[in-house]
Amino acid sequence: MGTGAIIDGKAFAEGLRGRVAGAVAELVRDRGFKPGLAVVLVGEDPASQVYVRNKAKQTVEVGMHSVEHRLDADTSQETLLALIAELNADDAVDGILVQLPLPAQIDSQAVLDAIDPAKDVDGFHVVNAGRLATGGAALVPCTPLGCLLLLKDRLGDLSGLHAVVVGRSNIVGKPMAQLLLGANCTVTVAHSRTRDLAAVCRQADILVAAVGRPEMVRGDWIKPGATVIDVGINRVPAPDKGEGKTRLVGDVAFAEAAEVAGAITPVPGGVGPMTIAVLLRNTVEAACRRRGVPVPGM
Ligand SMILES: Nc1nc2c(c(=O)[nH]1)N[C@@H](CN(C=O)c1ccc(C(=O)N[C@@H](CCC(=O)O)C(=O)O)cc1)CN2
Repeated sequence: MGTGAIIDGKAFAEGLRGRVAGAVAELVRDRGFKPGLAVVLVGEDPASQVYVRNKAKQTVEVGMHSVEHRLDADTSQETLLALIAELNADDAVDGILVQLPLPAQIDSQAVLDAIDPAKDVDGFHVVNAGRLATGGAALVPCTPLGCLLLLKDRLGDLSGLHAVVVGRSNIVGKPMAQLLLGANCTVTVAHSRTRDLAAVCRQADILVAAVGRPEMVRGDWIKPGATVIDVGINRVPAPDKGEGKTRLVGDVAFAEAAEVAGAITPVPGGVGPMTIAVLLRNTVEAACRRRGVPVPGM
């Protein structure tokens, strides 16, 4: 088997942001409103600071209204809930995103469930999770929806394909499985306690790795020709680059896997950039649905 095709998430995300910008311009021109996104960061986690900065920057670049709230690491749950209540009541805000992870003193699910489900552009509210599971009109978590868009772009119709999702988090694994089921795949959800995980993965036509363990999925876990989507973003030491240097790797051992797979997402430049592009798309969708306006094609 030769080297698999590289799925360029960065390029796809750029195209999606262009289509979102077009949709925003159309809404401003024809409907007289500008979608707005509020992003809330609690604490100083360096990676979260970069993601929040990029979210605000890209929100403005596609022509939307951007609101940023940065709170101290020792912020109480009560203070955060009061801010969420304000944003729920603010008509200029169509989407609310609280950057995860949150500091230990805060109950994350309580905060996510305080967001108005109509403004829950992360799709983490239990109402949106329930709608996704039952085929309703949900706002869908950005990373798994980004993976689905990449898969459909690559494979077209996914009907009847066996998809194995490694990971069962509420944020990626479970919604990913629901989306693949909705696309008529046969879905297996595997995880760190699955017996003979390698053999389960080898059955996959589509393999989605979302376990958060650097390079756990090896080349010989992959069925020849399979499409591999690597959701992991792990920073690991890179002594070859110099003392104290690091590099990003996924949950899949990329070089080995690319030898066997039909197509594979790289890290960086695969799934990661899709997360923010889909967030912008979800914000347009939320803005239109709140006003009873048809959602422009994106
Ligand atoms: N409320 C949320 N919190 C978090 C989410 C989320 O969807 N909602 N996801 C992640 C972080 N995240 C966005 O918030 C995110 C992760 C990665 C990327 C990305 O573009 N990654 C690049 C590499 C970036 C780097 O150099 O570090 C890539 O993979 O190419 C964007 C957004 C957790 N929190």
